[in-house]
Amino acid sequence: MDGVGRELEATMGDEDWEAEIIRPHMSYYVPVFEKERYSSGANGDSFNKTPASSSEMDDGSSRRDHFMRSGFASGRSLGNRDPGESNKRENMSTVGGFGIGKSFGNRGFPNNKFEEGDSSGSWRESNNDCEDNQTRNRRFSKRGGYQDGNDSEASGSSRRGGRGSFRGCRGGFGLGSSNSEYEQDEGTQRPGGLFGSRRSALSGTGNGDTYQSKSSGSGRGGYKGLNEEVITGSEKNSWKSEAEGGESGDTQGPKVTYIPPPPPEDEDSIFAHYQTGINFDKYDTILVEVSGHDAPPAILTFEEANLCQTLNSNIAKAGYTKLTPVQKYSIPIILGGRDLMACAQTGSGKTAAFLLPILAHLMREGITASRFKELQEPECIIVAPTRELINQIYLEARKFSFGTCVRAVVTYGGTQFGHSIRQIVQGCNILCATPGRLMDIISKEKIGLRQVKYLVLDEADRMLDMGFGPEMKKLISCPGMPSKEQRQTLMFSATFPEEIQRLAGEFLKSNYLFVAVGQVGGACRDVQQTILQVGQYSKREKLVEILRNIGDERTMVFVETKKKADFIATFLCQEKISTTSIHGDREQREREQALGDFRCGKCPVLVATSVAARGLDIENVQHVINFDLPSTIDEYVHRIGRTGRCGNTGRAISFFDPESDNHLAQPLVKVLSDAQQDVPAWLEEIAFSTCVPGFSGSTRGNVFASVDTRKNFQGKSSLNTAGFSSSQAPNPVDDESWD
Ligand SMILES: Nc1ncnc2c1ncn2[C@@H]1O[C@H](COP(=O)(O)OP(=O)(O)OP(=O)(O)O)[C@@H](O)[C@H]1O
Repeated sequence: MDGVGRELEATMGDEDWEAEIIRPHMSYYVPVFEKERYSSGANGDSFNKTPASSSEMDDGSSRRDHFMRSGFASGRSLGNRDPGESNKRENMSTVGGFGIGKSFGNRGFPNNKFEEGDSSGSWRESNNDCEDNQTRNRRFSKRGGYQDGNDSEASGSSRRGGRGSFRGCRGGFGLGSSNSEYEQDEGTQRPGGLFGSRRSALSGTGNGDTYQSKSSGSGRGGYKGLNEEVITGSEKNSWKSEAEGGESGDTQGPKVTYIPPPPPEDEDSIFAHYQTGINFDKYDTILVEVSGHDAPPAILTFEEANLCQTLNSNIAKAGYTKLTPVQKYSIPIILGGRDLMACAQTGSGKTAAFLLPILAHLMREGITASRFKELQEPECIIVAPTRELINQIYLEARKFSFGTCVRAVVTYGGTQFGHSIRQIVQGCNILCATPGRLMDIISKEKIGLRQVKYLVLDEADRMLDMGFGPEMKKLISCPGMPSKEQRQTLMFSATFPEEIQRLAGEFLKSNYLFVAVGQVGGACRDVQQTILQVGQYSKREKLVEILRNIGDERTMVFVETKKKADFIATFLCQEKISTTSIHGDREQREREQALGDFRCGKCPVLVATSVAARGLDIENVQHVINFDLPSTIDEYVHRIGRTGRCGNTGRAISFFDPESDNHLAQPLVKVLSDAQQDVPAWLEEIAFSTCVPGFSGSTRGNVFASVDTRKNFQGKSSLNTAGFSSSQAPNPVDDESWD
């Protein structure tokens, strides 16, 4: 760390962090794509429609313009700050915004090529957002050369932009790293140069005026290093070593100092909710299947759950008057002490289905306030794959435990580790965490696991897949973690591929129950699905046309990569459509700001990668547009499930590009027809022509599982009655091989 970094570090002790807590509601920066902030054309920056010969990414000007407009503020203005100014960082950042800077200059990209798959590497889209752990393990080595703003967070000269480095982009697009799109348990801040640059050519040349674009010179061409992996101590910087050294480690780069603003404390905000929709009652007609032995009967009302008065009062304040099917079945199962794998359509109340019985149990057992315990030993651990989702679950836990002595705490990557610890030591009965941060906390012995009675995996299929599965396995074998016989393990998702169900056996008691509400992996029927055949070069035009028709209704636009999210968001802003974006290369602060701006309607369009595909419950999202289809049908189901929630209706429009999406034709046809949607003839034709005899769908584009997979192996399922219909799974003894 250089002198400036050290000095800044010194000025940013815990006291500063505390100070940040005290002024949490400070406006950190301007919204990401506030329409009025864009003075289009200031530098002749018209957005060039991509010629047919170029790729989706072939748009240097858009990138430049975006930087120009969206806050890669001039290195000049910020870069020369005196180190002593660090304590003004919030104010600076407020100002920084999307200041029109000179940083990226008007010089264009003379020979710029942003082409996918161009091995000469001007711009390639090799970094899928959904990076797995291997990618995560390399993330420090891949972090960006130019610091993507958030100057209050990073430390060191790189953070301060030096002279002309690309900084000050508060709220602008974070382009600097390739951290895991999913939970990035960052013990450290994005170094922005400290660990070498993926984009060194972007470094300004002194005054921030230059956005250099060389099509040669670095060996990889123009916008150098966008996909470069500059390995700088790879293993040292791996997730694992981060867990070991983490934020207190001294080799990991600048500390993450971001402390999320505390959620509002007033009762109205805590219980704020949106209305159930006209189709809420139709949930009752969905077929429910329960498999496994001795399933307790479903309950039909909240009263039957026999919850304590405070819980009932909280349920009422949350506006819940009637149980959803997954709640009817899951609540008695969990109250009965059984392990559970539950699969129900998106937006149908799975969160409350596990929170309410857990809270009821904790209350019944007479939990005492844990704030004065030396070592916090949560009774419940909830894990989810993304930061925003785990935060949402935490807010639900906080809502339902309001007025009780049960204390929920949330911790996730991208936020200050010390802050998480301070929250935990104040008492922690329910710990909501993303996996990496959880392992970090456990490895540092900040919590004990001996008291864990409930382990909840939300989005369980994602939590058990190749990305997070190994971490989950580590979690259950951590010292002190009660064995599966001694704890209750609960898994929830809208999708559960067969192979993942099989893996789940390792986590669950052999006699677990499986609840399937409707078709496992099926799409929510309240979402009207439309599939349009659109080639990649026509997508942007089509998108604008659709968004103009939509007007101000809240819309999520999904794209496949982080970089494309930047491009499309920039493009839409240039089209004067107020847009913000969320993806894994953005700072946590920016991600939260983006979500906030979208939630409140300030930016009615949110361009997102799959980081926002699962679980997010945002009021009034009327449309989902799959600008790019995802690679699997399950992901499609989750994405379109951001609309049409809780009985409300929604619309999903997906661009199907026959060049790249044919593998999805068959599962799409199935999802559409199962959800009673129109299936376009052309899609059926493609599905038919790409149909592989005996296709079982276990790879990309897999067809979802239709049942509890135990039945496939045991072949002896039967039905029991639990309200609608149900089935009985094999004798648990037969399932021993799962253990
Ligand atoms: N019984 C109920 N009555 C009214 N509203 C409910 C009820 N249960 C849940 N909700 C509301 O429905 C919305 C969706 O719930 P939730 O987020 O738990 O869905 P989910 O099934 O977990 O969705 P996803 O699969 O997308 O994660 C939330 O706003 C929640 O507060």
